[in-house]
Amino acid sequence: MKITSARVIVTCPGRNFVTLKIETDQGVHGIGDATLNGREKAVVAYLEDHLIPLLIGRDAHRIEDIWQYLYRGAYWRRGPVTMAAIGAVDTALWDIKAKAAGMPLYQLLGGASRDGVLVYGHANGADIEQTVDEVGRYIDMGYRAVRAQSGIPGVKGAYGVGKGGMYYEPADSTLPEETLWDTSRYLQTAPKLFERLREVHGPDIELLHDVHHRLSPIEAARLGKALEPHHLFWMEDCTPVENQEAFRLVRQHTVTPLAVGEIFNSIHDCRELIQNQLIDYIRTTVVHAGGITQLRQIAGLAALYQVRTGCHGATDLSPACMGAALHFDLWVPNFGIQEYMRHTPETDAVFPHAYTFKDGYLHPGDAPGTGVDIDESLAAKYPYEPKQLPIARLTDGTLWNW
Ligand SMILES: O=C(O)C(=O)C[C@H](O)[C@H](O)CO
Ligand SMILES: [Mg+2]
Repeated sequence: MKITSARVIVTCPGRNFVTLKIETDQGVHGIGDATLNGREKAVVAYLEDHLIPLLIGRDAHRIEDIWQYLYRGAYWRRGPVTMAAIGAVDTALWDIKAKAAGMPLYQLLGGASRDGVLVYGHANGADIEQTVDEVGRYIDMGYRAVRAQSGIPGVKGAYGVGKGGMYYEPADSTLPEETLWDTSRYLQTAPKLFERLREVHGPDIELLHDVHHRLSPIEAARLGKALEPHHLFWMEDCTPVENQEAFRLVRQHTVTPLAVGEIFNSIHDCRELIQNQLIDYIRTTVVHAGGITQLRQIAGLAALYQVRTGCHGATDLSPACMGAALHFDLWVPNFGIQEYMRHTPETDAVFPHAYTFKDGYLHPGDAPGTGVDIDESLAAKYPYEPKQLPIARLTDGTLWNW
């Protein structure tokens, strides 16, 4: 089955998405997500100028060979732009292979290991009581796991606090929005939030929290200890992870489970964390980690060390990524949880999909392939809009980690 064409579709139904569509001489096509929030055009150029010319005429069935060809063939390895582009090609090819086989992708991967994919939603509030109410709203919608983020007194634009209900979107202006960060106030607020959440919602709901790379290792250790009585499912990105060794210090001090990896793009980014059992959940996902092909390897490595998966699933990852991730999740033996931040109705209309939510679980559906497609004429109605992620500064003006 020969690849006859490949093109990049950029659309902005409220936020930007980059999608690669590959077509074959047998009339089967596949799509893959290539969205890199705030840096979308770099991936578009990488695909259009450097990868697509290499794909035309190749056998679409040779997924592994094409992956190696694009990865090794570039000489310059890894990096978010390269790996998002390779991830899009890989996802589209798995979509094609599964459609050609007449099977949902999870069947090709090895079949379902569970009945549904446990997901967590995002509850955000301007203060603790609003967040407590929001968590209640998610419980009422059927969620069994909820990530909770609350505003912090005196901290403008604290991470995770949306500007409007269900569809939180941090990338929203042509220049980065400037937010504030105050570690001391955050460390006073976060434990109180979870104490109150347990008081109101009891012990059964799974609670998660994202520190979003803001703390030093010793501060992260302090927070992990303070959260222990509230039994979090995980504490995410508690300290920047360029230095994987930093997690040893956190680990030595706390039994709060640790999750890392949404900004990783290579198995080598997570190798030390996994092999030294410094984390409990690995958050790499399809689009940013080179597609299903590399994600399978990461999960295989993680399984050896009882590290489980917890794929990133914010709204900047398109339904094409979510669909593929759900097939992976349904199959992967060492599954932990899947993040599920809902897309807007406009985005859902551009990407018709087979996946469905029920009682706290998503299911990828049984349509052949990933079960996600793109409505190109609708997509064309939403042209690209330049948007940037925010930045954060400390109270004295020092640039910090957003
Ligand atoms: O969903 C999460 O856990 C995030 O941290 C969301 C990120 O801020 C978002 O994907 C950045 O583009
Ligand atoms: Mg995160």
